[in-house]
Amino acid sequence: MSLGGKVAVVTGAAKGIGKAIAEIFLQNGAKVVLLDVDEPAGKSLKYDLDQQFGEDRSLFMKCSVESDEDIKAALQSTVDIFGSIDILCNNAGILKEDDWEKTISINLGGVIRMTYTALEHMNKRSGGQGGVVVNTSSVAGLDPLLSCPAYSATKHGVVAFTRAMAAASSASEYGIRFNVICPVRVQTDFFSSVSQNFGRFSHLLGALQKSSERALDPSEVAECVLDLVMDEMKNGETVLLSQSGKKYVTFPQNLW
Ligand SMILES: NC(=O)c1ccc[n+]([C@@H]2O[C@H](COP(=O)([O-])OP(=O)(O)OC[C@H]3O[C@@H](n4cnc5c(N)ncnc54)[C@H](O)[C@@H]3O)[C@@H](O)[C@H]2O)c1
Ligand SMILES: CCCCC[C@H](O)CC\C=C/C=C/C=C/[C@@H](O)[C@@H](O)CCCC(=O)O
Repeated sequence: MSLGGKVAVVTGAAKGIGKAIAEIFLQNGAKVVLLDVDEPAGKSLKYDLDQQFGEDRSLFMKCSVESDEDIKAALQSTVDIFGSIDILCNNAGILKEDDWEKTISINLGGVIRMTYTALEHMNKRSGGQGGVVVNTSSVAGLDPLLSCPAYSATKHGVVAFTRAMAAASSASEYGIRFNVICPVRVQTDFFSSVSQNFGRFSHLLGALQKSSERALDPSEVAECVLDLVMDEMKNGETVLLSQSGKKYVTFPQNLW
């Protein structure tokens, strides 16, 4: 899939990995809708992107992935202004073990909420043009991290939801591919805000130290997302992204 003229929606786009995904899509010719709850950071990024790519290439909308109302309004505005939704990156996420219900609501609920509403616009069977969804999970979605069980559960959920949606979409002829990336630690603000949020298992943080030898750059994650968007053969893929590169994860088959 060439990105020229395509429309991408990215959640959690104001900072970190989401920002890097938005930038690489713009560099490759797409129009990008930046969704985030952080309005100052989103507006500031939009200003910077306007200087680099032109005002008509991106939109910023304040949108919480916890809110059906926000999501419906943001996706309808996207279609009204840019004409379609071709690419969706469900990337917004938090880690607050001491508020695990919010962590579930954003990290897993947000992915499901956003996906189901976007399907109404993208699904070929309901007049959409098809497209591709790439979700941001984590290495914690494949190998549960002992310091953050609830976060790990949400990220396992994102992997499962993506794989099930890929199969459901193919079987239903929606024309939408679904893939998921599972990065190890990435150099973003994520860790500056999570350190106080481990709650009852904060004493176990040190056990993760060896995994933190080299944090990935957000651009490395964005390149991996771009590959999954552009390669039309990729559907239902789970990609582990670590310091040694990317690895397509395989799962047991025919269990029942
Ligand atoms: N940084 C890492 O080490 C790492 C590793 C693996 C996976 N991840 C995942 O990558 C994703 C992005 O993380 P990051 O490192 O860029 O973090 P980040 O904190 O830099 O960025 C996350 C963005 O999500 C936004 N956000 C939070 N709640 C939201 C909501 N309800 N609705 C919309 N936007 C919301 C924040 O405002 C922020 O801009 C997350 O899903 C995270 O779990 C991060
Ligand atoms: C801490 C886990 C949060 C999960 C975030 C990602 O989804 C997965 C990242 C993969 C590996 C994590 C390594 C963590 C290392 C820690 O020892 C430490 O460096 C984290 C620092 C947090 C703090 O500032 O206290």
